[in-house]
Amino acid sequence: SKSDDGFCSAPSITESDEKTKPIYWKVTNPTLSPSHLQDLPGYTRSVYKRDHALITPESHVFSPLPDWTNTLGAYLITPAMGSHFVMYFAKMKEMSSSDLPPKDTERLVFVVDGAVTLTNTSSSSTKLTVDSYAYLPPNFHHSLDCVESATLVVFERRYERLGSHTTELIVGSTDKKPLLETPGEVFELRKLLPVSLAYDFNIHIMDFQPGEFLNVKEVHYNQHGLLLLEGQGIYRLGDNWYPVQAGDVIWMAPFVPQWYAALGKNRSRYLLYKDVNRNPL
Ligand SMILES: NC(=O)N[C@@H](O)C(=O)O
Ligand SMILES: [Mn+2]
Repeated sequence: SKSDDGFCSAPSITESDEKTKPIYWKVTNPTLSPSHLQDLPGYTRSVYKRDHALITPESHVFSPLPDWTNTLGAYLITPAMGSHFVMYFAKMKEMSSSDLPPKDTERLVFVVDGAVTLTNTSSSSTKLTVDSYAYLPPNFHHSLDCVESATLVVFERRYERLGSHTTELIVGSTDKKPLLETPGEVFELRKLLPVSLAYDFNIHIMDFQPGEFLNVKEVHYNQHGLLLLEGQGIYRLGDNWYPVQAGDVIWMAPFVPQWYAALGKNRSRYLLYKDVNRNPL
């Protein structure tokens, strides 16, 4: 569309549109590249390097998730990249259901769109709607069932035992988690899992207002799988600076220099996998 100043620009979602959409709507309805780039042969914002990757929605490749029913999966991060976890989108269609992860493997599911019902052997079933999540310990029998449709982001990892500690079923929603202290930083932080030693990873939910950015240009032994849930900004990874927006996924290998600045009219919120509580040796 032509704006009155003559610049060619993609029709943007207006402020009011933004407000009427459900939370995280843009993850499953991303603003793809401006129309004049969308059909440009071979154009993508995706990048894969030794210590980081940016996977943008136009690059997703879905295929039936083996052993799940009526579900398409797009693997975003796997050990083939050097990670010790997998991160994938599970697009559940009507009357779909999950399968168990491999033996000794823990699972975290976060509902980005729609709703699923979590059933496990002992307790009654729990409905998970958008912004809700569940942590399933290794070898914990459960089923995720969907009547209409749902999009989940799923993390799975072979559980790394520590002494006699054990993890337990966790069900919650982001909006009910308290904000944690972030000394020296301005972003708002929630953690979806307990910080106790039994848990070998956590999921951070981080909120930045436009113009806010990470104070520390981090380099650390932990690895990350990131999903930008809302907003847009610039992610620095190593020597590269990437414009990013809701729907983008980032793999960060250990020690990759990392930094984020939020831009635009709306807050940025991202979901971040981070391994914790285990000796890197
Ligand atoms: N990249 C990034 O946000 N990292 C931090 O949140 C962290 O806790 O490692
Ligand atoms: Mn980090």
